[in-house]
Amino acid sequence: MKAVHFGAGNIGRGFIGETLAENGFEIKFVDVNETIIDALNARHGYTIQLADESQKKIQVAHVSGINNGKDPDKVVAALEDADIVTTAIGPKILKFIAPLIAAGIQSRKQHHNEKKVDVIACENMIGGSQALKKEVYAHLEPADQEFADQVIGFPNAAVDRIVPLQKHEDPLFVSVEPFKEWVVDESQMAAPELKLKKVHYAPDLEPFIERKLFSVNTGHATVAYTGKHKGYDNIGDAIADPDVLRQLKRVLKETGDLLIAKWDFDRKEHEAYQEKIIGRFENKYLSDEIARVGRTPIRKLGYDERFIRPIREAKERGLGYAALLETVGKIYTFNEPQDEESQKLQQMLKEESLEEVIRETTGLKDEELLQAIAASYKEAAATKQNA
Ligand SMILES: NC(=O)c1ccc[n+]([C@@H]2O[C@H](COP(=O)([O-])OP(=O)(O)OC[C@H]3O[C@@H](n4cnc5c(N)ncnc54)[C@H](O)[C@@H]3O)[C@@H](O)[C@H]2O)c1
Ligand SMILES: O=P(O)(O)OC[C@@H](O)[C@@H](O)[C@H](O)[C@H](O)CO
Repeated sequence: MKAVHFGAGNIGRGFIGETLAENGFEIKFVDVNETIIDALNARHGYTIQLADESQKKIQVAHVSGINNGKDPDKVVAALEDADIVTTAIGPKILKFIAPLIAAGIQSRKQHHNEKKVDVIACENMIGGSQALKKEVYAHLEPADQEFADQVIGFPNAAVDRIVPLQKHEDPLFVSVEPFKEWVVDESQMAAPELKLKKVHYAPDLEPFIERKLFSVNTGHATVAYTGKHKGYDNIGDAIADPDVLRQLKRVLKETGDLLIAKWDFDRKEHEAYQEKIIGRFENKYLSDEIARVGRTPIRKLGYDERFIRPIREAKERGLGYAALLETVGKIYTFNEPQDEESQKLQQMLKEESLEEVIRETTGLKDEELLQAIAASYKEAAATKQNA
């Protein structure tokens, strides 16, 4: 069985690669990072280590790499007979790999390969695979789209495992938290007979992705932005600060109330899920930088992203969202020299009116919310430490 996986980065190697290998796949990783691709081709294997007291090592074998910047034809050839295609490359990069996936579909058609295959985007976003499908279809003629409709699935997915930035001598080595959860929308699959062990298949992904994004990711980002605002650089240090922990709990209470109201989750079970998340952020064996967790703040401010969507939906339902608003104000103060979006956001704040920046970044039209975010930003800017 053959897998093509786009993005040999932290979660790609640290979770998707592990799961595909455990399921007996030979994996071709596609990436533009030459060091990683060369190492994959030299060694055909790598090591994952669990960040807990066990320090257990897991070996991933039967892997190789293709540099899509240099060898796009090899990617198309690999897609031609792949049994599964996955991505973990970042939501903003999906449109750049879409032409290659489209070429792979055309090639399958030309070679009369009518075997059904699923393309699963494992990104932190709602509707990731369907968004990728839209980008791919933009590169296909109607006849190729018809072929794709018959044999290619784009099931949405939710992927959860904290994999920090890696700093090891071995460029392939990856340290990961023990917790992992991969959920795929079964109803959108072209090849539902190909089920991976250790992956959960759900008839409807919506509750799973919202629970994950608005608990793990809203919470994580809250620790990052509140922590940075107080002068921390690391998630572990930030969450050890009682003010940051308090803010995290307030935010999780708000998203929890919304999720319970919307999806009828059992409150006790949801609270246990939240407690587990807090424990995961506190994991002493992981060193996770705030720069990573807070990366691309403009994306995180998006209309359907981890803050604005729960705020909108809580407001619609008459539920509380004050803590979420407080964190949103702090996002606009996030100034990370290495993060292009953070620099762009700071530049926008210098060149445009505050109201324009908030409208542009959040996509909101609700005047009350726009004003509340402006007030929250002003408060955050006035109280920021180590600015
Ligand atoms: N790290 C985590 O804890 C985690 C957990 C769940 C989901 N995710 C999601 O997975 C995705 C990847 O995150 P990550 O942390 O692994 O990031 P990462 O930066 O470690 O990995 C992304 C990889 O994509 C590669 N890449 C970038 N542009 C490319 C292009 N045009 N063509 C080919 N390769 C390209 C990069 O070289 C890098 O190796 C994101 O959507 C993220 O939200 C991450
Ligand atoms: O990947 P992002 O930038 O959407 O979010 C940063 C982190 O919150 C995220 O990568 C988590 O570590 C991950 O989603 C845990 O499953």
